[in-house]
Amino acid sequence: MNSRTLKRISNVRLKARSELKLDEWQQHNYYYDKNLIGCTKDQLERIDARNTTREEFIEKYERPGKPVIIQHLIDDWPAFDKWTIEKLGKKYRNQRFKVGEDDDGKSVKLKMKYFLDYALNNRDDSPLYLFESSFGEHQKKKRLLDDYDVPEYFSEDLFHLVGEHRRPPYRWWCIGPQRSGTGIHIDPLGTSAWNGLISGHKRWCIFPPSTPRELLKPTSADAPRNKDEGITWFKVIYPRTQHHSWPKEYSCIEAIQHPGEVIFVPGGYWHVVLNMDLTVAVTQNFCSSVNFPNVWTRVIRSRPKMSKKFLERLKRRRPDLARLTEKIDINGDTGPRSDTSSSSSSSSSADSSPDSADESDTESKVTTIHERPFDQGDESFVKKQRVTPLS
Ligand SMILES: O=C(O)CCC(=O)C(=O)O
Ligand SMILES: [Fe+2]
Repeated sequence: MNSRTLKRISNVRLKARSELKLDEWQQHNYYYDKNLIGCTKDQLERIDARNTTREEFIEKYERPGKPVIIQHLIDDWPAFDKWTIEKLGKKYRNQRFKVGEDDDGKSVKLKMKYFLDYALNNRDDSPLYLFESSFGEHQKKKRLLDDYDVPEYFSEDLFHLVGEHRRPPYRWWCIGPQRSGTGIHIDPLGTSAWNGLISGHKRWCIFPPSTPRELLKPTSADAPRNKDEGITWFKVIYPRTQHHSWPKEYSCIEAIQHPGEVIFVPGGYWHVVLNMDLTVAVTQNFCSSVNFPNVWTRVIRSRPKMSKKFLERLKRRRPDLARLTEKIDINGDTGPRSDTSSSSSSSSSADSSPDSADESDTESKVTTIHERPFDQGDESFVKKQRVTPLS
């Protein structure tokens, strides 16, 4: 790493993970542990978008809530040509992207030129992860939007109805150095997600919504100061999932996502991700008419102000769904809520939501939701980055 990069990185490391001293970023020597990223276990079903219609996808995967990898869905994205490390380094050289959050929930940002130098040359156990959700509102960074399209399988986007400034964060652009990742979490507000990988490889473990959090979450005793890191999960929890005593009904669904593949993660599923090499990806969370009942109960609970606006707009544009809300028992158990306690991904941004005053303390992830995982509060939209949210 260039000395100027090193200086910037030291500052950022201290802000983004104040619990670690500078000499603790490499204490576990995971850089030398090639087992973690050498895994090839991959059991997730694949479908080919060239012979699967949108209706078939919805009936066979979205409605039953089945994770799947879709091939050839994004073959025509300009991103495959535009998002090489070399071209990104030129086009966005001096733009600052979010790589974490400080203790006050404020975004920690770094210029692209420094981040790429770091991404290619660091030996950190769990490296910083560029996870940016607000690129669409930025004059220069919004050019990223020209390079991809929401695939037609996921084109229904009901949160769009509440307005761009009011909706929770919903899209993240991500560059993940080898060994970076997102800790175990459930995406916020009952939303489902798709993740399109442009380059590199991502190792995923996915668990059914009914899996007890106590089984899946590393504790501080398991991993002092590192419990929310994706790589920690693979070190500490993954081996337990392979033991014969691990309950069959909570079996781990493992996958290696390759460039060009899109993974579909239905709402409510636990998931954890490790970048096996340098990855470039884009991910979006969505509310569709299929997951609407689950999302609605969560929106009511954790975004009351937004829920009013949402209902008002649904009455005009989707009267069928507005009527459905009268039948949904918002106190009923509609499955697991978003994860509430971790963080560890690296993607999100700390966009704070205009409705954040509505959120309970535990849901403060909204400010962090997708910034990296969503862990934090129950329904916040934290999606990535230290756990960031989506909303
Ligand atoms: O790191 C990743 O690619 C996964 C991110 C993720 O699961 C999320 O943003 O909710
Ligand atoms: Fe997620």
